[in-house]
Amino acid sequence: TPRCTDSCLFRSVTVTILQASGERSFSIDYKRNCFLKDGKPFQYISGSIHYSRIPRYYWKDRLAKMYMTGLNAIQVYVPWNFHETVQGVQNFTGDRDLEHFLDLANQTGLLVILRPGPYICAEWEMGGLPAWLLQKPNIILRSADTDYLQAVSNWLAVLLPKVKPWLYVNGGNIITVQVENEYGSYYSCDYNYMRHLRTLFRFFLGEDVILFTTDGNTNKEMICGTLEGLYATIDFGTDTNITEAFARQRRFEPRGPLVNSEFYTGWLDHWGDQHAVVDAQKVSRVLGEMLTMGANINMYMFEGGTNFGYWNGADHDTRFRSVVTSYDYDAPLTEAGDPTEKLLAIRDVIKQFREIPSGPMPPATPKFVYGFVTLQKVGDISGLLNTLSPLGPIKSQYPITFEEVKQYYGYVLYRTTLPHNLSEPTPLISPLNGVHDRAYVSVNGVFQGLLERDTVLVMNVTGQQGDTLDILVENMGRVNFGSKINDYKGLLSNLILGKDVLTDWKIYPLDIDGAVTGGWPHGNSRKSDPAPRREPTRGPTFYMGTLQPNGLAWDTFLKLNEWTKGQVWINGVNLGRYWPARGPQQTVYVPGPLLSTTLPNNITVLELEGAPGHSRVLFMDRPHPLNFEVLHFLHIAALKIIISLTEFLDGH
Ligand SMILES: CCCCNC(=S)N1C[C@H](O)[C@@H](O)[C@@H](O)[C@H]1CO
Repeated sequence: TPRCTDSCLFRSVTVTILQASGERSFSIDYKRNCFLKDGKPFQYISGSIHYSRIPRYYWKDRLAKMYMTGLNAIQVYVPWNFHETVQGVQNFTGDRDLEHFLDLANQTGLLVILRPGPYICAEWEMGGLPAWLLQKPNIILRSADTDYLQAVSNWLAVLLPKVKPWLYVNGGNIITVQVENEYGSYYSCDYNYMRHLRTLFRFFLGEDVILFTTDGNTNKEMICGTLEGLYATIDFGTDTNITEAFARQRRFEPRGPLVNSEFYTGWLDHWGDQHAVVDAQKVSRVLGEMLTMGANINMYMFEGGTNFGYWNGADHDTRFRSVVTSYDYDAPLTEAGDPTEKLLAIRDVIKQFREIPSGPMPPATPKFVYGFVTLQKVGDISGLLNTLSPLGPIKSQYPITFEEVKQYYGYVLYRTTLPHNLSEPTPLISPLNGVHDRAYVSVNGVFQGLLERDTVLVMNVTGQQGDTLDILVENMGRVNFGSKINDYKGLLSNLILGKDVLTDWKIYPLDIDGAVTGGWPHGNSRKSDPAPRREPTRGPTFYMGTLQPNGLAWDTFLKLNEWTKGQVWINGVNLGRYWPARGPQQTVYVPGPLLSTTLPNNITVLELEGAPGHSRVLFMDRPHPLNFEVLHFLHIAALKIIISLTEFLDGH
């Protein structure tokens, strides 16, 4: 039984009695084409929520809002790489405490549809697979590749025994478990792989849980993704003929419940896209039609959350496209967990099919305009290598990858010297498109431009023979869907400068997160530039600042107006990437509980391309791009009112 407290001990006794009396069960009725919960017909109305995209202190808030919408279940991915970031070290604490999340869902009255992968897609870095799998150069991911299967077996041997006590039949709230994820959309179509997974899931979870698959709405996907003994479900969005889609599921499951495992309430954004939106009325109408057919529905996403740190994934169809930091997904609950009109429309539909919990919908969490903070320049990366790469460089005649230097996320600096005098601008080329994913090029610390995977394969460089050539390479997130998920990062092939192949590299893994969580650059010893010059900077540069406490720790949104692209940390927490120059996302969500109400809040920014001379950032109370100057005016006006009120009150 799950972690036992007194009430839990009582429950486990009760469960044992119920089990003995055969009352606690979750199964499929192939005659009445439905699920049975404790022997009674059951239709789940579920929503996807990813604990890995929400800070732990907000889990209960989001779950409560989903329950008050009338959902009776949630659908949850388990990202393997979130828990086993380092091979052989499994972490289930803090924001990774899966069992606490399951317990909160249970306490809230929500059943769980668990999707432990091992691959999950989800616009998550490498689809949830750990990057250390790429240590084997030709590993065939998501196949019967022996090294891949060994790693999968080791991982599931840790995860699934944790999950088993939480199965509904064992007193928990997990009603069904998905094997793999849309396997039919992958090229390998390896039935031995799926059979191996089926054996592992059955071995660790027993015979009493429903194992299922989910695949896209095409014959090819359903053929390669389904397997005997795993209940076949389908996924599709609002622009689908639902009769045809469920007829396709019926070809693979002639009897049993209709299930749409991912009914898309919105869609994902890549950097450079228009923000994706899906009409709320269309979502609620199609939801009603499917529920009327008696289908079981999971809405993907119900609460999207955030790709904190480096956890965003990417897609590679015609070209590499990195997913943005916000996983708002235009979902019924916003990235910050605020109920939307779409949620209310969905609740009105659900009301027609089941009783909605009485009581008010929990409100949006409070948001605060903390206003402007002026940052100070700390310095550019080339001058900070002792701090950021304390073990020094790896030397190599030709460039080697992130994976070969055993740094999987973030940034690596590649350094060499110019082989000749470049009196004329000279092309620096990546002939094999080997920059994965963006490279920021400086000579003697002076930024000269960038290269970008698939889109910018040449740029011009000038300098003198022997000058230092620094190339900072950024991992923008590994591909999470399709055949390119074995997505190595760094300089994957040689760079050509003019006619010369560049050689004799010093390669610096940059442990920025280790330095920042250790207090850098805010430590007492650290002084920012003595005379903070208000001039724009170009190239990879660190900034620091302090948001003074004001007794509040409310949500806020960080707007870096006129900044270009980079990474931001607050109080040592990596909030993710910003790229207002490309959009569509214009602000970075800052969960309130990250902030201190009494101590100065340390802000650290790595700007990769160009920072404005004012080096100011703004903490707003909403994510949408508002006119910066209007806000500046409002901010100053508000401060003046507060000052004059204070003076007035002091005077009396
Ligand atoms: C742009 C290609 C998107 C491929 N992913 C698809 S179809 N999806 C299905 C996948 O199972 C889910 O994890 C999500 O990744 C979802 C999109 O949000």
